[in-house]
Amino acid sequence: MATITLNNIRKSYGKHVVLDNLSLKINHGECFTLLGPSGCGKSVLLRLIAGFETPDTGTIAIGDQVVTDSDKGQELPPNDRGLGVVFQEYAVWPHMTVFDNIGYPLKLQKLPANEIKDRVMEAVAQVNLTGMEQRLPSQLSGGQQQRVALARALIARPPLMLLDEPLNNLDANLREEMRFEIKELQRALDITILYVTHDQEIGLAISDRLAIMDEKGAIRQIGTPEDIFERPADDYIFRFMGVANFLPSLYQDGKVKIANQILSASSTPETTGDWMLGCRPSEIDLNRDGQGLQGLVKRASFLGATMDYLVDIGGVEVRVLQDTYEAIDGGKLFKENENCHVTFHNLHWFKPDAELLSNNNANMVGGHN
Ligand SMILES: Nc1ncnc2c1ncn2[C@@H]1O[C@H](COP(=O)(O)OP(=O)(O)OP(=O)(O)O)[C@@H](O)[C@H]1O
Repeated sequence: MATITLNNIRKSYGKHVVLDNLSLKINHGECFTLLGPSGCGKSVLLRLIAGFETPDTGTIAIGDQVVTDSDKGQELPPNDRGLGVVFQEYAVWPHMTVFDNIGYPLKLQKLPANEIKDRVMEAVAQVNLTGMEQRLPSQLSGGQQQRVALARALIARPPLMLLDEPLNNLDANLREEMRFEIKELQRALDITILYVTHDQEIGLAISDRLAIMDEKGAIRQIGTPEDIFERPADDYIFRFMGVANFLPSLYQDGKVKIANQILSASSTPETTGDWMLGCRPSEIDLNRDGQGLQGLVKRASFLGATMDYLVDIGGVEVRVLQDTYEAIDGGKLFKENENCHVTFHNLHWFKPDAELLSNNNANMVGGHN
């Protein structure tokens, strides 16, 4: 079974502790993503699993086999771990054509030439490089080289693939296409994929489960894309997964107050006291019917299909995104300096810890990208 089990991993470089006390289990046949900001330790974790680096403490098992045991000083060499690996540097062999680069793992397995040819041509088509089989890497763009590396890793059909930002050099269309392709291949071949990225959209699109890491290399939440997006464990996750509004709120006597106005809310916090209301810009509505909190439109930007508003609610600024055509149809298009009322849907309540307060001077925090 192509599972990965990490137990109590610590990795430091000099005094810099990148990962500490990290444990994680990745199931057979799942596409699991490590998602976190740049520099949080995702690639280091992947290199430890691949066997290119040694942890200070902890064990790593692939299936039933312990491949790294730092207490016993045991390390299985990378080549014996049964992994397909694509790293950011997408090293392709410069002296070999695209065909030879991709077919190399099969040549090592000494497969017959006609089978190699069929499988290479299939892989070439999967990564959209048909017609370029005889080119050298120097005659390819960065994104094309990245696809060669991906095809070369996939062709050997390893039970477990480690992919470190394998799509980051591709343009938006191709990236979208390739992420579906990776997901399809993973399902069709029943392989396990551990995918590393700082891009939330890719993480949500391809994963069965994700682990969200913070700047300190700690895992904050593990869950399905829906869990992470709809039920964030804390304000860090909520902020990391997209543009977020945070509104200081007081819950008292069964009522929620924001900027001294009473909010009639579909959900309330668990206990009385100060809270932060987290809400996505697309989950806020503006109206002229007097429903919700009173506000003033400070900025109205037409972005084509969406309207992007900045609304002041008694000194608290919130970002609101509305579907332009729905707004036109419903007579709810607003201009700058117009009064409005604001309702909120899908509320998230967070305890206002020091980190949230310090990040929250503008009440609005953008998702990392
Ligand atoms: N060989 C090394 N020596 C010293 N420090 C290192 C080494 N490799 C990584 N680091 C440090 O470990 C931290 C984590 O690096 P890592 O490459 O895992 O980040 P990442 O989360 O993959 O980021 P990105 O998304 O930018 O690739 C960084 O602060 C980096 O500087």
